[in-house]
Amino acid sequence: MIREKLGVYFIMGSRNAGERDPLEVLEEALKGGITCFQLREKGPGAIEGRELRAFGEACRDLCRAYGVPFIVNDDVRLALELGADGVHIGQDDGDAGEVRRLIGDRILGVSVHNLDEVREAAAAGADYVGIGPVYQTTSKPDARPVCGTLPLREAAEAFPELPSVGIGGITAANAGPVIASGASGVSVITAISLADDPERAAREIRMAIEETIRRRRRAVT
Ligand SMILES: Cc1ncc(COP(=O)(O)OP(=O)(O)O)c(N)n1
Ligand SMILES: Cc1nc(C(=O)O)sc1CCOP(=O)(O)O
Ligand SMILES: [Mg+2]
Repeated sequence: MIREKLGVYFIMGSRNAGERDPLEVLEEALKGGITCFQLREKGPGAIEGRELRAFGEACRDLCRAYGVPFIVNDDVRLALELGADGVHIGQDDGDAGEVRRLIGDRILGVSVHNLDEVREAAAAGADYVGIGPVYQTTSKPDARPVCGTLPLREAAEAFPELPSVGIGGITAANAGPVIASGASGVSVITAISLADDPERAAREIRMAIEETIRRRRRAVT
């Protein structure tokens, strides 16, 4: 079930790790307990072609070694070439139904911003939706205005079968309310990729969401 794999959903490209080797950062994040990984190669200095494929293969192999799903952002062809476990697309990245046909039963994630888009994503066969930016982010210059946690709550109430993740500015300190709103996980770039200790950062985010889940269970019983 993809829902269980969304808890700590780390996203990174070759340029998101500052001065550090991004593959070392990814391996530390895997040791810290990330549950899903997305290769998102964007922004100044983004690599492409053979270099990107080689980087993608190395990310894929690390994810495989730790039993963590490897998702590719935006690029269906690259995802298929790399034998990725799935693809994540946004509203401007093509038709979700067409991507579903191209990728078969691989994981399909779709970015959404309102209930109409959630409904469309579900109808197109999305396995999960990404909703954000929940908090202020510096990682996506073209991000929409901050939406807070309300859209996550609305999506979880209206479409309980469709898992969601919150994204944008999420850290160990503010992950709790995202999960409390009904999201199955948190998607994170900076709080892990630029952490002094990515392994510890991933572990702390995981602990924060597990604590929220425990509290929710206690409140229900
Ligand atoms: C899990 C997750 N959620 C949302 C996004 C954002 O996708 P998109 O709006 O297509 O923006 P880019 O990431 O392509 O810049 C995501 N990548 N992952
Ligand atoms: C890739 C992405 N998508 C967003 C959205 O709102 O759809 S926000 C975002 C960037 C998330 O990075 P950070 O954890 O560093 O804030
Ligand atoms: Mg996109």
